[in-house]
Amino acid sequence: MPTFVPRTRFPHVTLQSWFPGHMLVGFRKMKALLSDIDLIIEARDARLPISSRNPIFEKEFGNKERIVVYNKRDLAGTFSEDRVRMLSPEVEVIFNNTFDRKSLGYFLGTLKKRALQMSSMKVLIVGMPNVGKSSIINALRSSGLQRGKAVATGRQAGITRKVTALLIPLACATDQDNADRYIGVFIPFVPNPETMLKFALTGCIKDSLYDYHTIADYLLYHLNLYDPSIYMSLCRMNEPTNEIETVLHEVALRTGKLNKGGMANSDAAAEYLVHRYRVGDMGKFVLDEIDEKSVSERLKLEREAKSRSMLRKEASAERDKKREGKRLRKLDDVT
Ligand SMILES: Nc1nc2c(ncn2[C@@H]2O[C@H](COP(=O)(O)OP(=O)(O)OP(=O)(O)O)[C@@H](O)[C@H]2O)c(=O)[nH]1
Repeated sequence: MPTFVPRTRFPHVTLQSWFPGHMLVGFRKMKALLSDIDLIIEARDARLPISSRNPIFEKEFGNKERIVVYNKRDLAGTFSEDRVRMLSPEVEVIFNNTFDRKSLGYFLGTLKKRALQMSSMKVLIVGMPNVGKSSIINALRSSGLQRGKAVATGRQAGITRKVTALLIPLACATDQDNADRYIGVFIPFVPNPETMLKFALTGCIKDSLYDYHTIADYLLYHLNLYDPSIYMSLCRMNEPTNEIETVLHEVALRTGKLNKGGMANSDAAAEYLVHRYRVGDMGKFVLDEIDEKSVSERLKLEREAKSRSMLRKEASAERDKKREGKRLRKLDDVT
């Protein structure tokens, strides 16, 4: 019997773009708020330690006091936290599971320590869609203030739409409890189509952008590299496979996802697999490569994106200057 060889590259998919206007508006609003902010909590996804970074964010907000929180740590399995910390040596990095008391206690403790070092503590919590911003705020409120939910949360990406002011318990040693905190979403950085698939699999973009077959196939690609036994035992298969249709057929039969005539419903099976992955039932592992080569390639892309954004800014400043010159010349002509 031939030995199974997992795919080492996922076939090319068309890059779908999804950056609703509210994110751009939110980004501008965050920039406008910046002078008023003492600390930024940047939420990233622990399953995407590299893909949830955003060079444009670093460029615009990077010189503010900041804590990076890799949320959903419970879904990311075993990986070197030190290696991930080394990616952002200039900031404090913590790993968090919002539903774990101990993890949350550590997070709250870190914030309180920061609060003690500051004269005021206006906080902006930012991150890409569905990373857990609202859950973090609600959890911090309930563990620190015994207050109820302040922000709606949900499994679908895109619930946080506005930059909103909120109350969370940070500065317990001062009278800052009534100060405003803010929450905002920022646009994810997508240097290639595979990054978008990672966002689709983890639920950071709207599900309708890719069909569930493609997302489930991308999951299969990772499972074959990580541990095929996860789906093999669910499907009662003896051999791993690179064929998503085979897996979906078996999943549909085993879970009763059948069409009227008793035929396997592979669409429903694909959706089922993706949702089970998102809650940690199809293996817990990091989707990004964090080896030296992948990291240095990614850092190169980030530098290029930063300089492109810088060039765009310079071009726009140049245009503004020309327009202003033209306006002044016109005024001179009139007077
Ligand atoms: N397993 C796990 N799930 C989490 C964690 N934090 C949040 N979630 C779940 O992730 C989903 C998204 O959480 P939200 O708090 O709504 O995320 P958000 O960043 O505010 O999302 P948007 O409104 O889309 O910007 C919800 O189903 C949460 O229950 C975590 O640490 N671990």
